[in-house]
Amino acid sequence: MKLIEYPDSELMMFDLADILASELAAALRQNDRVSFCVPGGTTPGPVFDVLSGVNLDWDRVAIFLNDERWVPESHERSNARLLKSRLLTGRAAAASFLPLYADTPEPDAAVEMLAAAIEPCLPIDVLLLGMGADMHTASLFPGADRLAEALVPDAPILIPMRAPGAAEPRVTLSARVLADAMACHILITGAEKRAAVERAESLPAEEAPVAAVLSNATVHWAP
Ligand SMILES: O=C1O[C@H](COP(=O)(O)O)[C@@H](O)[C@H](O)[C@H]1O
Repeated sequence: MKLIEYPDSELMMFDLADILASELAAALRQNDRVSFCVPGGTTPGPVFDVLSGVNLDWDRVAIFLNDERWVPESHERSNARLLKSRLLTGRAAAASFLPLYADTPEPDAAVEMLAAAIEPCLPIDVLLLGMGADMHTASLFPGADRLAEALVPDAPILIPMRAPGAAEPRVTLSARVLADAMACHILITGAEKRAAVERAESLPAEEAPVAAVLSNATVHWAP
């Protein structure tokens, strides 16, 4: 993996937003439609704030999440809720958003339908991922019920996932969809996540799921 170390988080968020904007602009020069896949969670909000004001042909960009928690958008843990309030505003509101949630009690019945909307956008042009201190990325959690299925080379696009470390059922893009991205960035902060990503380099993806994407990724870290 390539690791870029920043002196502070604020600078990292600005620099990373700039890198992502440049990659999206380059992809838009080459293609009619461009896909931008982003994480939820607590870390990426400031990157979204900057990106949402960038002057791009957002109406040619399809945005979708790495993973979603199976809760409605009105729920405070919804990743879509974060996106709608921090990224899909301002100029970026012109982008199209492909949800990974449907109003069904459990995700299992909806994944095929949700994946069908994502399929034409693959491979992902620009991918931003987060990572937990337990080395999960997207909702590929260590110990998750369908992790093995999500790691194989012919995995489905989207997989329901339940894990001891996850408060609710999830859906997640599979490892091969993430690993096939044209550009891949991982955004992390703090000493614990730095140690975790370095440890993941020498572990199998079954133990450290982020390992499945590290060889193709640039990790952006600030204390
Ligand atoms: O649950 C999730 O966790 C990861 C990491 O989130 P963070 O709060 O530690 O930044 C995130 O990338 C993923 O999209 C989200 O669903």
